[in-house]
Amino acid sequence: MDQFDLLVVGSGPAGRRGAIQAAKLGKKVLVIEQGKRVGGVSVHTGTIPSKTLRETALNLSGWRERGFYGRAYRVKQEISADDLRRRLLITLDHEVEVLEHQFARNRVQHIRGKASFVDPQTMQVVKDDGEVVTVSAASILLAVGTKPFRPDYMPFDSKTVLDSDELLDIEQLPRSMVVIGAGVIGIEYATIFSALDTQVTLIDPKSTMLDFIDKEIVEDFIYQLRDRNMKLLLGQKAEKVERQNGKVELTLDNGRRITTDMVLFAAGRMGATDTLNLAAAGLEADNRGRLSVNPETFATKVPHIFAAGDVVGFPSLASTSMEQGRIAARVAVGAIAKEPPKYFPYGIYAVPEISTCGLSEEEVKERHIPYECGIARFRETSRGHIMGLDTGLLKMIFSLKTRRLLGVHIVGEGATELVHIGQAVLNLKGTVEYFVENTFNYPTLAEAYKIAGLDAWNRMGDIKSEL
Ligand SMILES: Cc1cc2nc3c(=O)[nH]c(=O)nc-3n(C[C@H](O)[C@H](O)[C@H](O)COP(=O)(O)OP(=O)(O)OC[C@H]3O[C@@H](n4cnc5c(N)ncnc54)[C@H](O)[C@@H]3O)c2cc1C
Ligand SMILES: NC(=O)c1ccc[n+]([C@@H]2O[C@H](COP(=O)([O-])OP(=O)(O)OC[C@H]3O[C@@H](n4cnc5c(N)ncnc54)[C@H](O)[C@@H]3O)[C@@H](O)[C@H]2O)c1
Repeated sequence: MDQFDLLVVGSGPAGRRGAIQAAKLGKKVLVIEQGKRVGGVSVHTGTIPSKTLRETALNLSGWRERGFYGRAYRVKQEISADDLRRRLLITLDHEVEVLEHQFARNRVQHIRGKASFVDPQTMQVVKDDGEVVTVSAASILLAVGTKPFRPDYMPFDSKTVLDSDELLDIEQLPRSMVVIGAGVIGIEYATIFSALDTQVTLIDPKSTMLDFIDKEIVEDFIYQLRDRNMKLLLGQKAEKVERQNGKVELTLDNGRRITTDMVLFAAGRMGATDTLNLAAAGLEADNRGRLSVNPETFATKVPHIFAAGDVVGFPSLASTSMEQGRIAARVAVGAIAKEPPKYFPYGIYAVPEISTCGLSEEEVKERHIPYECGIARFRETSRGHIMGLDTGLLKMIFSLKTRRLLGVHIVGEGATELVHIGQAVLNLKGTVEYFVENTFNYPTLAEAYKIAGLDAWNRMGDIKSEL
């Protein structure tokens, strides 16, 4: 039986960062991955495919140019599912190649197969051909991620009723689509398909959506979706979903009936822990398959077993999973690990993008912090004129007492990149003066920071009179 310093189950963002970190510290590391290729959900069915699909959809549809040339403008008149897939395959190949090279040059070993516990220190790996290999290690990192929630009442057939993993293999673009679940996955895909001219209806039993995002930003976003004719049925539930002659018929709880070409069911994900035989390691998962860990060290209740990434729950992002995996691996091999800064960005790659970092206006109010907001619209910036943008909003919230930036919230083109300026100022404890006193490249969308900073500063008064 082979003995390792660290066994890592799963090669997604948490697993791969953890494995490379431990290898960099001179440890003998084995990654066990059941998928055909390394990379996890992030590379094969989640982050990278959905973002590549978005990019292809925006490029081929000419979406970014419609501000100038009108809503009827198209770069390619007939966009097929193959057009979308072609770029996806190239991108995924490149991602896997980079990852395999990283493993090779850091001497991280990897084996393909399904891992499960034999005892707290030992795992067995069942390979595709049925061969069983047993491995053990001083520490184990579970980075097994999640899989789509697929309730029995949904008539999945991977063609007309699908989950988000299956959506990448569709043979043709639907003319109409119902997305069930207005979470991040549902919203991203609903808006991408809407940009491709699919008639999209988004349904969620909750009457609000994106509750963790600043309300003003969500309202602006919803306005833009409705403006382009997307149907949002919030506070409504699909009670019956039936396949009928190649179409899908939905009956909602209010009696309304909808017939559509395709249904995407995106109502959350479950931790992929059901086949790990957790009991043999003295562990158990919650009802969503998730593991609980110490939030600072990512150790489970069994001290040498760690868990990181989506399997530990919120925030379930590739970006945060990587950091969790790195911290867990450092603690696992006895190295010092520092907690990450408090505020991390959240990026929603919908059309339009949303990105946010820090406190929302609602959270600031809840904490009774006296505050002022500064707002800039992209159409006020010269770069916005050049790009033909008539939408896009950047909002910053400042403390009236300390003048520090408390939160930055953006909806519009480039939001997921722009947010990092605000994130840096926030985590370095910067004040409104940063935006007022610093020079920004011109013409850029980043100039919106200057405009929003001045907007707040004009109402906050000069620093000398305040302090
Ligand atoms: C459609 C979609 C879009 C997303 N977009 C974004 C985004 O834009 N930005 C962002 O930050 N995040 C995004 N996410 C979330 C992101 O993909 C996840 O946060 C991230 O993949 C989690 O990484 P992880 O390492 O925890 O696990 P995963 O990436 O889920 O990988 C886990 C791996 O473990 C393997 N595994 C599981 N069980 C076993 C076993 N028993 N034996 C061996 N191997 C096993 C699986 O095969 C899988 O490869 C998106 C997710 C989805 C679904
Ligand atoms: N850009 C990004 O960072 C990004 C993109 C996609 C996914 N993700 C991550 O992936 C995770 C999963 O995303 P998600 O959107 O699937 O889940 P979610 O939990 O965020 O949203 C699920 C939605 O489905 C609804 N819902 C729940 N049960 C339902 C049911 N039975 N019928 C109908 N609707 C129901 C909920 O009200 C909710 O609005 C998230 O935690 C997210 O962080 C991140």
